[in-house]
Amino acid sequence: MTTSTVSPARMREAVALWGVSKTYGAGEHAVTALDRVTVSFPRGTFTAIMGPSGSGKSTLLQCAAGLDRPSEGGVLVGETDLARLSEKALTLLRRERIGFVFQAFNLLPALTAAQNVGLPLRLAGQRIEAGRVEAALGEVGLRDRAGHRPSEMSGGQQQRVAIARALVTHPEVIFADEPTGALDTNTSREVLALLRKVVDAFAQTVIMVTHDPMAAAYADRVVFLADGRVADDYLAVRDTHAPTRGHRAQRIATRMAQLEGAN
Ligand SMILES: Nc1ncnc2c1ncn2[C@@H]1O[C@H](COP(=O)(O)OP(=O)(O)OP(=O)(O)O)[C@@H](O)[C@H]1O
Repeated sequence: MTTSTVSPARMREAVALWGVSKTYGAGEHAVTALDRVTVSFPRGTFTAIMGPSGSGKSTLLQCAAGLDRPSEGGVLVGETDLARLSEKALTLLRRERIGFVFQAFNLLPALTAAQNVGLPLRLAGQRIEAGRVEAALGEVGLRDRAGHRPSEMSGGQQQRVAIARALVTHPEVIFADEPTGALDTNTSREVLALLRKVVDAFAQTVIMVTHDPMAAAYADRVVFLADGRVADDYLAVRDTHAPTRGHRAQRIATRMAQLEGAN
């Protein structure tokens, strides 16, 4: 048996940031986008990241997902310290252990739904088992659209394909950046319910940046940023005074208004 130096608490966390600062530029033009942020995301939970414009949400997501490197502090994905990885190793980690869902879907237009979903496996040099792609499409309710191209699908269906693509590698964490930003209200709800399902039914970890309190109300927890710092950490799932999603959305909207007012 090998001994591990990683504490049990660490093993329960999909992603952990400690003392993360990120400064863009230098001298008098320096902008502190993140200022000593310490936050962790337990496995199997759904977290929303909110905050006024410019509060550091995208920067946090980029540092946590290994798309950018912090100026100070550290990031763990599972037990892997990202600072120790070369650019190549970081690319592999993103490809194999992280799923991404973006506002603009980012599907390749010339490929069918099944080919788009199979892409991460192909990029990782893995043999594409038909069953695996089919299963991922089944999980998002699109098994019958496998042969359709993005232009032949609605926005909501395209985002579900993107979620299937994020799921296909069984990643340790899925980062979603404004996943409903391009969708109407009803379609947004379908996509959010699906993200909720991937957490509840498949024990995935989802970290989602959003501006929308209703979207954030689908999460277990909302981390609020302001001026590059964690301003609040709202455990929606434990809020007995806000029993419904609508109540939680109201509370989240109120907190957001306070933070925006303070800006
Ligand atoms: N590449 C960059 N170069 C210089 N400054 C940057 C860069 N990226 C972000 N910033 C600055 O860092 C701060 C945080 O930006 P970030 O995009 O993380 O905020 P955000 O909360 O995601 O904002 P929004 O809600 O408007 O997308 C802002 O002041 C922004 O102008």
